[in-house]
Amino acid sequence: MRRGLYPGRFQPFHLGHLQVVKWTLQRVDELIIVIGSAQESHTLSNPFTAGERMEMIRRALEGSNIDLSLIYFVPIPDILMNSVWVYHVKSFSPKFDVIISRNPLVMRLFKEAGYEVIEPPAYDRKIYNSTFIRRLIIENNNEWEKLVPAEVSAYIHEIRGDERLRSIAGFS
Ligand SMILES: Nc1ncnc2c1ncn2[C@@H]1O[C@H](COP(=O)(O)OP(=O)(O)OP(=O)(O)O)[C@@H](O)[C@H]1O
Ligand SMILES: NC(=O)c1ccc[n+]([C@@H]2O[C@H](COP(=O)(O)O)[C@@H](O)[C@H]2O)c1
Repeated sequence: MRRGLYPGRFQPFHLGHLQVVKWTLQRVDELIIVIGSAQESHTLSNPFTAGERMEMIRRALEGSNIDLSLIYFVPIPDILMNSVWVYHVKSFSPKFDVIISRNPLVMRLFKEAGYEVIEPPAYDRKIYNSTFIRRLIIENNNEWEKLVPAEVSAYIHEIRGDERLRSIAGFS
């Protein structure tokens, strides 16, 4: 049984992330999705709480008919010492065998700790990138809704996350 660990901030979870999850599930038996920077919320870079991110991802996976019994969600707050971050992650998470990431720091820290790291393909990073999506939301440009799973846009509207982001940005 091979278990993967996929860390991200998922602010918000978009179609690129969903493609990574599907790609990964062809290579592992179970997947741990780490909701990183779990202490963060209500800021321009991190508008959603860890709980909100968990819920939007769960709904998106359900909407894609992904078997949720194969998925673990583990929220993990950041720490000030990168050198011990892998041990910090291990202390919050079920055991894992392989890391899925394209983040250079994450890849380096796990490789130095002796873990296998696999890099998924990049799915149109120009548009499937959360910074771009947050910018569209702030600009009140509805095009952002096409870049996330339908369940994620519905959830963000439900919690008025788009209004939250615009008000944090000083636009309402
Ligand atoms: N379109 C994509 N294709 C493949 N991997 C992606 C894509 N977008 C993000 N990832 C990877 O998913 C992981 C989590 O990404 P993250 O939550 O930081 O998304 P992001 O879109 O890069 O967000 P932000 O712009 O807020 O930094 C990272 O390893 C990142 O490289
Ligand atoms: N020292 C630390 O706490 C540390 C180090 C490396 C990555 N991380 C976190 O891991 C996650 C990586 O996700 P991204 O690839 O989305 O940046 C982020 O939440 C990031 O803050 C934390």
